[in-house]
Amino acid sequence: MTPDDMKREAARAALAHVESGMRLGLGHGSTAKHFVDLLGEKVRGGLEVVCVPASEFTHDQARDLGIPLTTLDETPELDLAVDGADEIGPALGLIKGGGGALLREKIVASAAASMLVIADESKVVPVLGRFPLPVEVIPFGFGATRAAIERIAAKLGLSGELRLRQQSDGLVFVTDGGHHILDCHFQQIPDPAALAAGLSTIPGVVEHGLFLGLAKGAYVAGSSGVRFIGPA
Ligand SMILES: O=C(CO)[C@H](O)[C@H](O)COP(=O)(O)O
Repeated sequence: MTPDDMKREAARAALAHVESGMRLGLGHGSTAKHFVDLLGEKVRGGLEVVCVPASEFTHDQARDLGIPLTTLDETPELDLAVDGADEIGPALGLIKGGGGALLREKIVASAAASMLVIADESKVVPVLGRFPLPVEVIPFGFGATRAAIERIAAKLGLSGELRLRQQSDGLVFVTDGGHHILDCHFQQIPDPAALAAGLSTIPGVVEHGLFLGLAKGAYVAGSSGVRFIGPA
């Protein structure tokens, strides 16, 4: 099985939680894309759901598949959000935002009664932080915001490069919300809750990719099948 096959199998396992009548949040990324593809097949087969996509990409994919869409303005409460992750750590703490959609993903996941993560086995880690933590920042005051993140990190004993995300053409990456992303190469984040609390005090930080206490479970696919990680 290729890593992509594994992602599809994890997505398929999460699909078993979807019932007619549900209001769903759809994430972003290559694993979430599989979930949306599989959901599209079910919708064509008669499943009735309404969905809020967490990115413009997912919106267009779902629309093209004929999946009924809504917004959090029309439908502020969702039953279930399904999304990928860059890392799955202890207590289902996550790093997300590798695909640049962390702000909308967190808004959608927070609006849902339950969030399920879908991933291949490579995403499971004993300590968060090997994947650079994406922090979404307002372009205004960028230098001051960056310095503030460094100060918060240093207080927690964290160091490492803070890299402004760029596209493959060298232009600065801009999120769906019009913000930039600083990828923080901390290597290890032993106390994610303390870092999350610190980052939330910085005015120029819109949101960060630490998803703590949001996921209720994760379907993780490896070469020997799919396993479920539940709450500790
Ligand atoms: O957080 C995300 C996007 O912002 C993605 O869920 C995360 O990057 C995982 O992506 P993939 O499923 O492609 O490995």
